[in-house]
Amino acid sequence: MDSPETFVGSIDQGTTSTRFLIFNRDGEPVASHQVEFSQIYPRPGWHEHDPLEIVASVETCISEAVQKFEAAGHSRTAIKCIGITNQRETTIVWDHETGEPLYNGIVWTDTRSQSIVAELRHKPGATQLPKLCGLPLSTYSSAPKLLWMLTNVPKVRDAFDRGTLAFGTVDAWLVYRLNGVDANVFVSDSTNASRTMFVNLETLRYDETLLDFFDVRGRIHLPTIVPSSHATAYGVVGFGALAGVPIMGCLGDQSAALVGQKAFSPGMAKNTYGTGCFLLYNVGEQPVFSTHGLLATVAYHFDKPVYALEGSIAVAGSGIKFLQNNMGFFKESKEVNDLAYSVEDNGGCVFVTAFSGLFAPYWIDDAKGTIFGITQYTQRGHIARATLEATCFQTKAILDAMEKDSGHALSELAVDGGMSNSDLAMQTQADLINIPVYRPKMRETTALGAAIAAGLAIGVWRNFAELRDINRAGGTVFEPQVSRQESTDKFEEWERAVQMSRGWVKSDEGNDFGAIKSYHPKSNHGNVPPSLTIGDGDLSVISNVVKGPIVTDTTKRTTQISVKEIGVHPVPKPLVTVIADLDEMDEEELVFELRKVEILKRLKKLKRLDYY
Ligand SMILES: Nc1ncnc2c1ncn2[C@@H]1O[C@H](COP(=O)(O)OP(=O)(O)O)[C@@H](O)[C@H]1O
Ligand SMILES: O=P(O)(O)OC[C@H](O)CO
Repeated sequence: MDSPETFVGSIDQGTTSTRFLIFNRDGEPVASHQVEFSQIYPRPGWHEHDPLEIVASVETCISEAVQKFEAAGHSRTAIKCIGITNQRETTIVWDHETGEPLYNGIVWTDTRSQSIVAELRHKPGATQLPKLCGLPLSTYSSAPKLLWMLTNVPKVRDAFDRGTLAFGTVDAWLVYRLNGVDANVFVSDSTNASRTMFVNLETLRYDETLLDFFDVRGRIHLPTIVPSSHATAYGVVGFGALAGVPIMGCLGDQSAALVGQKAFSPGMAKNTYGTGCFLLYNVGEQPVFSTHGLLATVAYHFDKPVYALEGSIAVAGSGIKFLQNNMGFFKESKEVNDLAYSVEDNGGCVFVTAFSGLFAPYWIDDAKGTIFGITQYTQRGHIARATLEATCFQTKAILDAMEKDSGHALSELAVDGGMSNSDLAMQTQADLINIPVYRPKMRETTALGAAIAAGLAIGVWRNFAELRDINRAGGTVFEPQVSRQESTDKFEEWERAVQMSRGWVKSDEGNDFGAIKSYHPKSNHGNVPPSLTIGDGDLSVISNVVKGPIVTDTTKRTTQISVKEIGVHPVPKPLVTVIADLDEMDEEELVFELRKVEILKRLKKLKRLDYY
């Protein structure tokens, strides 16, 4: 397809904003639109998105970008296909019959499933999971988020029991809705599906062992897994400004950035500083399972799957947003650069930005954000610097791990994403890793990657060679400017801070059963079931004892437990025999049973109990 009037659209559905870009065959964006959407934080550690608002944001971006495109003299009929790229792991559930979402999407950063994860770690087979799906058990992946919903959201539970529960990551949700619910196009690409913990990394199929581990086999509707570039599998946009245009590409955003950077050969890597920061290293056609805290993942799946080692950092640009929105340090993210340049160094501050615990290569889930080294000398500029540095330090730790896993040292790091706009951050990065950092001129590489995936399916580009010159000119190289010794010293200070940040979250946080607020064995008002109200707590412990739906009232920040209705909890497996008739129990007995479970858990943790 050689017509100069050939364009490819790209939906980039990120954690904080949605964009739609229209690329020409030279890989240049000719029109675009971007909108931010609501970030919902109902409680500390919780992070949600409204699934319908996400779809609406995509529709707005498409409509606005197409208007700009036509205002520039092009015709919308020249847009031949669309690619989708998206935030990964974020978990959406909907009713398979009506297409209506049953809960807000639980975002990849959300840590509410911490106690579920802690218990699953003790389950037989837990240690085998990374070898099957490439991922460690953590709050980051989709599976624990789904289990939390099954345990805590009655609507989700009901749909599960009725067999109408559909589960998907953001790609599956968008494809399903953009086609129109009636079309029922229910697919997910390999790069996204491999982040759920349900997929075998080598076969790229749902794995019975994994589905059994999470007790969901045969009980939920899962999207069909398809390659990242496909002429028909993703259907056709059903309505709006681009009704009738086929969707032909789909990649998780980090895979899309790797494709957009054209890191197609083993040994090539990219680091994307968006809301979080993700370093992907192409390892070729066989997955490499890390022994140093990295993830094994699908890089992209065109004619055949290609794999990557991944270092995931939970906080990058979101740290800048935190300074902006929560601390009021500045009005726009780009101002962080000047604020950080207003001081010479970090003034002795090290900020371990463990808002969601620490991801790779540390995987510490009992840390919270901690700033070390504050004195009367500390200014906002020092904190700004320390925030930028935190992501750079973690990137250094990931590169060290990657070198150990692959036996290969990178000679240059290609970067992109919002925070890569900060010159100070990129210079700091080069100084810390002692290799040049290359930042392309056009930084919308994630969107470009999805456009490439779509364009390859229809022949806009016929092969990788045709992509060679795209976005090559005009980039910036940041050369290391400090000695190795200086960067080693700084990194050691960071590592010390990481170790000191451990253990802040108590393992039994929120599990104080002395904090029971009220217990109503019998209702004075007709047929309201007996209930127990406790403070913010470890619901998975409660669910070991209480059969039946658990209703969480987030507004009151308490948890209402109906103790009458009898249901079956799929997860977690009971640690003790489930109490047969809770109706007969008084408060004292119930508290006793809850404590018993808690004591068993602690003993298990102390390794004084190998069975239950
Ligand atoms: N000039 C800048 N300097 C530092 N950080 C920035 C700058 N511009 C944007 N950011 C940060 O980058 C993030 C957005 O990057 P983006 O790649 O769009 O992420 P996402 O795809 O996760 O939404 C925001 O968190 C923002 O704070
Ligand atoms: O929103 P980003 O760009 O930080 O990316 C989110 C990741 O896909 C989460 O795994």
